[in-house]
Amino acid sequence: MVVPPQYVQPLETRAQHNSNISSSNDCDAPTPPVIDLSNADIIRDQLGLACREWGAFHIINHGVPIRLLDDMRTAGRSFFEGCSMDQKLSYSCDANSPASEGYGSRMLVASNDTVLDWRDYFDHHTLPLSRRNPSRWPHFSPNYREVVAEYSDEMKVLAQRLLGLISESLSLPSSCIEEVVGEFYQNITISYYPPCPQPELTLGLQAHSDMGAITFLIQDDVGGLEILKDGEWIFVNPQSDAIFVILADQTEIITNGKYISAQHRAITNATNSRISVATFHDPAKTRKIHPVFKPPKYHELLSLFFWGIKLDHGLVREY
Ligand SMILES: O=C(O)CCC(=O)C(=O)O
Ligand SMILES: [Fe+2]
Repeated sequence: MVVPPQYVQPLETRAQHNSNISSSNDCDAPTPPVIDLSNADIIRDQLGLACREWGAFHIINHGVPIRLLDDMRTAGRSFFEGCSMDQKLSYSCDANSPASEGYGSRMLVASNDTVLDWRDYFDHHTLPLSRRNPSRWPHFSPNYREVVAEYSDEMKVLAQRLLGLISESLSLPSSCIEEVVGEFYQNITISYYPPCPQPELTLGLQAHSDMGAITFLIQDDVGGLEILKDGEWIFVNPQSDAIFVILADQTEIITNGKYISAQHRAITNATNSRISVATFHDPAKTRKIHPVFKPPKYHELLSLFFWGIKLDHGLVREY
């Protein structure tokens, strides 16, 4: 079986696949840091280093019940694998509206000649509460809606805590970054990557950075997430109890480039389907985002510019 031509990546964006197993790094390849949040004395230093060098890292002992991480993965899998296509399509998002909620497969597809991602997804609008309408979410598995709502609330608390610690790691007041971001716009996207007959030709999700402030990602034990570090794609080993933190573009702007937003992508594999759950925390649309250090290396931007239009690695830099 061959993949349809619209999924075939040009040579320069294809992933390197080892001959036997695609999902591992060279033994001496660096791996993203793992930060133990219960280690109060040293976390700010560790976070500072991770945010400067990687823009992404695992956290453990994060306080979110492990049971909830598992429930979220199970709920996602139940929708993609337990529902008929008709049931899925009854939740279709509006293909013409860029930030629309629901089931789809063509997020961020700018034009007809864009290469497609080997991915299905379900996007949930979860915060502020005025955007949250669980009746638009799947109901085929009994506790799906409760799990997503509980997960959303836990991720918000975690985002506040992390942005506080990240602010402190720059010797800023704990509330500094959160005050610039304002009330979180939170979306939860469950991605489902079916097995792909020709993984060496495709990507599950093309390279990008996230456009909000901070993203939390959990994945199953199949793995496929890769992070760009010093020009190399590094495979992120799945850790089922951990949460993977990805700094997004607004945090790079607010920290004036001291901390970086991580470029990442998802690769495909031939044998297993894969689930990931990304929870995005974005500023409200009308928020003005600006660096908190001088001289600013970035223009002040209305975060509106980041909504609906995904600029290619969307930062406007002024060096
Ligand atoms: O599936 C993954 O590992 C990556 C998902 C992601 O980067 C996104 O949804 O923005
Ligand atoms: Fe992403």
